[in-house]
Amino acid sequence: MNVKIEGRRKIKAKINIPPDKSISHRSIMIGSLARGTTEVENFLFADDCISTIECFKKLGVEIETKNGKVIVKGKNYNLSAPEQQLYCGNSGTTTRLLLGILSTQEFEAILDGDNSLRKRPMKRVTQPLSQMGANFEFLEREDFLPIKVKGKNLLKPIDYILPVSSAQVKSALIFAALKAEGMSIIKEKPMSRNHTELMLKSAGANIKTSFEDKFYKIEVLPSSLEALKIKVPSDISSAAFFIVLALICEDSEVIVENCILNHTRTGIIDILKQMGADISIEDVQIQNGELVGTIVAKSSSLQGVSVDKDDIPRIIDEIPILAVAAAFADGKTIIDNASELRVKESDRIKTTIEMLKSFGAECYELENGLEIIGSKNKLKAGIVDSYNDHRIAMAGAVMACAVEGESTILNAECASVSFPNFYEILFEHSRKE
Ligand SMILES: O=C(O)C1=C[C@@H](OP(=O)(O)O)[C@@H](O)[C@H](O)C1
Ligand SMILES: C=C(OP(=O)(O)O)C(=O)O
Repeated sequence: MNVKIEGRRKIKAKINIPPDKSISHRSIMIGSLARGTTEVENFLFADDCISTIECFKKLGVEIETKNGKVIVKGKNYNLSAPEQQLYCGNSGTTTRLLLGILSTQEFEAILDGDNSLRKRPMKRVTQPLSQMGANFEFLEREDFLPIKVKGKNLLKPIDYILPVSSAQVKSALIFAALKAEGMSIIKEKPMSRNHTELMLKSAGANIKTSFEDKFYKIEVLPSSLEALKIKVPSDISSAAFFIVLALICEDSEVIVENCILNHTRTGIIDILKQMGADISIEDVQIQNGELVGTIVAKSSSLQGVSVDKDDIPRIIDEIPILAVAAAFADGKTIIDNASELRVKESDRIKTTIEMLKSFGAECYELENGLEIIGSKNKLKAGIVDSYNDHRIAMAGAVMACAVEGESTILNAECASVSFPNFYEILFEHSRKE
């Protein structure tokens, strides 16, 4: 599906942003591994999280939707051997966290995914999980899906420093460590999103987190998990598209309520504010151990920024939309130390640069990042190839709304990976002058 967007739009609206993808995945996983019945309110029914549900159903977990809530009948870490392969679609989170969980199960399972997921590295999880005693076989190419996994009921504990900050690697190891013979210690720097740790603590897991010599340290003891009642807040990674839309369009304002404000996720707000964005945060409260609140963003004149390397994990999924904001700013923006972008749904350094260039922006590919020279007055309508990457499609659509003329987003339907009604909301709330 290609989407055509007439530019020079304005937006003034309260937007109902979909539920958080990371928390939705984890609610199904932790619910499946707990004792008792977990209830998830406001679950994200987007392609990636549906892949997680389908995989856990194949592992013998009863999951159904009742009165809008997802009900998960926990198996207390006793999953069943799947009769078919576990298809993870486009979702790195589903794959890597599942590899950790399946490391604790004695049966064999095969994981596979779509063409994009088959290009994403998996040794980052299989290598430390092998150290704990799980077995993996790459069925086609070393490091990539499809992978056969056979776990062990009792794994060896691990003492491990993550070579790259990654919530997916960290979470896979924590899920395995909950079934190890003793205490595991996992360290990372800088800290990545900590939803797994927070949700597992609420489920009664024996997990201690602290900071030691600038490292974030997690100590995990073998534990069983209790069922939870979870309400999923709105996803700041999805909200970011509408926040930037309000900032770069004239006479615009967007309000997002009940949005996740966990510090490991709010880098986009902090960096946009450093750029001069008019953003305020209201009604902050704690919900299921997570900070949530309201974000208000208004049209702003932005300045270029040099992003601190420690902030990269806090904005990892928002870099394509941050780059759009940078193209509308005055001056230069540098986003470096972001080599992880090369192994996302697309090579997001290349695809973000190509997206910006299709609108006439001045920008350069760095070895591990992007340099963008603000060029608001030169920008014009363009044709954007999404490369089937949801975040590139949506970032391109936002940019198209702000420039003069009619732009086209090719293969725009991939937005459904994280934000199924993105275009409906965009066209309902943004208006041509
Ligand atoms: O754990 C998670 O829910 C996620 C972790 C991040 O990946 P990495 O762990 O590879 O950085 C992020 O890019 C992804 O969208 C979601
Ligand atoms: C990288 C992403 O997700 P995942 O790794 O789960 O595919 C994303 O949503 O931008």
